[in-house]
Amino acid sequence: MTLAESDIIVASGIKRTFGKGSGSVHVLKGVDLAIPSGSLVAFKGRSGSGKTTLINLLSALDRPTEGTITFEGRELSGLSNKERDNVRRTRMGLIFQSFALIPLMSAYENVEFILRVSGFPAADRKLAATTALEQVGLGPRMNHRPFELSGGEQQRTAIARAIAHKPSLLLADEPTAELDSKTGLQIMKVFRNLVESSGMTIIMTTHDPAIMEIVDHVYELEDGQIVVPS
Ligand SMILES: Nc1ncnc2c1ncn2[C@@H]1O[C@H](COP(=O)(O)OP(=O)(O)OP(=O)(O)O)[C@@H](O)[C@H]1O
Repeated sequence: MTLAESDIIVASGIKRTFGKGSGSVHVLKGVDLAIPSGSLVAFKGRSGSGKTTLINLLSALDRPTEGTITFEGRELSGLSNKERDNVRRTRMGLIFQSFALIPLMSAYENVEFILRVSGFPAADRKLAATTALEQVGLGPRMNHRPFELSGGEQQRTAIARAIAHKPSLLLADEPTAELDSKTGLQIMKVFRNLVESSGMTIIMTTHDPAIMEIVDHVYELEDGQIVVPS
């Protein structure tokens, strides 16, 4: 895959095999993709097609069996574990299907806590947490605890937590799967606003056809490869 300056992340010839010998599973069999900076894209594919595996590779949580991933001009496989952690912590944000909020903390405290444990400068934490919560429309609800928030508000708290350090790339694995379709669309609006207002790039996985109409590109995974970029 050729590298264009406008691409934030480029995957070339990605293979990922789990296990060894006759019991091995070839999940990704040569994935090539280049994601333009400032776009909102989705991976789709049947259950088990490798969407989560690919997200884990792009977020440097996992390493490919073969192939390279270049993020902001740096090849991830050439980095030490510490450097990869640092790239992920400072330049990327991650969101998962389950919101995984700390129940005893308010929305604000959930966001501030993550900034604290990731070493974000103390003097800037309050502003960063508040700004992120306002960006996702939770300004008026930031002092509520998760049990006082709706599912959509909890997911928006998880988004605020993932963007408070201003990452350039947000990766979201099935961020709307636990939500009803109306709430799922609200989350997509939040994503769209983030892309438009801050130039962030968002990569997500989904099964929902309605959501695929909102994104800039859909990449379909089938038989370990990307079939139709549209
Ligand atoms: N660590 C692992 N060890 C062995 N097999 C694995 C491992 N991780 C994933 N797999 C296998 O890889 C395949 C793809 O899994 P993956 O979770 O990436 O699919 P998915 O497209 O995200 O599925 P879903 O839509 O159900 O979340 C599955 O068959 C899974 O069992």
